[in-house]
Amino acid sequence: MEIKPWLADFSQSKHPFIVAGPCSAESPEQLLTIAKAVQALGITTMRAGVWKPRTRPDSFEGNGSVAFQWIAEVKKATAIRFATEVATADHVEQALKAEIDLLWIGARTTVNPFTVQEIADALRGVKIPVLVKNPINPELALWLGAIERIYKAGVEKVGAIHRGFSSYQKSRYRNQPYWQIPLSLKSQFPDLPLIADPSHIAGTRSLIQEVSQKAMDLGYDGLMIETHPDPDNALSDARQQVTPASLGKLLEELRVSNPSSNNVLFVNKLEGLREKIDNLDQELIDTLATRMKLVEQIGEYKKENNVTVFQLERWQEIIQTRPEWATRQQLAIDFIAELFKVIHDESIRIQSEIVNKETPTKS
Ligand SMILES: O=C(O)C(=O)C[C@]1(C(=O)O)C=C[C@@H](O)C=C1
Repeated sequence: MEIKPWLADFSQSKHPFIVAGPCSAESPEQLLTIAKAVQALGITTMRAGVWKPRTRPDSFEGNGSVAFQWIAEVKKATAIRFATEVATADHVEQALKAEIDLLWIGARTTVNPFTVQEIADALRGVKIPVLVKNPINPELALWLGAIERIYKAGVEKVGAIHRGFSSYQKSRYRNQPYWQIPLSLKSQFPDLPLIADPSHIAGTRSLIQEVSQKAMDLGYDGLMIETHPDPDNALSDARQQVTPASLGKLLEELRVSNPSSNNVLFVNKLEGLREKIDNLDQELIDTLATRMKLVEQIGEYKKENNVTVFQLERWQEIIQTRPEWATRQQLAIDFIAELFKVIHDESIRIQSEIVNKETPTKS
């Protein structure tokens, strides 16, 4: 995929690109109120769900295509642009007929390559942007595959939305961010616009500012934030929608930085510090290599003495002491614990290879 940068032309606003609006289009009045409020904040694109994929059958599933008439009226009155989710080829057809300005494919759709392909076929050659939300399961390849399907259908303005991933683990987020996944996507396709959806990651209003700031610190191109005039009484996603006033405050407080700087002093200082890091990283690698040589030696002894590779007591001692040592250096305990888990996994891999290697028989 050779992505051409398109977002700056589309967004009509300065960085970051903000898409705000209700989870669902509930009524013409609701849409008009929000359109005017977000426009007053300088926002040019509004989101509104027409069809809502819900977990349970009796939940509000969106107002369906009647909402396109309301959207048309609001577009006429305010000239704001609209973004909505499509989950079938029929949705695409209706949304295009309604002259929606930006489409996105939802997380529950991205997981299914058959559906994504049907949507891609319906989108063939469209000139409007199409953004693909990450699949609900943390799988970069699936996300990339869906983006590729849309791109191969001749949609040049493609982008990605990071809305977090489902997890069985209890967490403070509704959907785990797993930031390393969107960052891998960004490293592979630096020109692919990457938008965060803090509302779905957070799942609760109080976390939206923090998630939005993190996205900005990581160099995301924009934010999609669910906004409703009366969030508590919203028909869907009540807990995670914010009022236009809160959105205004959030945007005001957001610290937006640049990907780089031309300031000579900054560049020189950064270069000097990076050189030091290069040297330290080399030392780290040398140290790791020395450690793994010892691990190999122990592996050989274990093989000779028919002892298991995994040594529970020793491992328990390591996983307890290393984080303790780390606190003396003000290093985060979790970070050091994770690091030693990775190192230990590698020791096990190396030693398993050694003990399972066939010993050449003497002739
Ligand atoms: O102490 C050992 O027995 C080792 O083989 C070393 C080591 C390690 O990497 O530190 C590797 C595997 C064991 O489970 C415990 C520790």
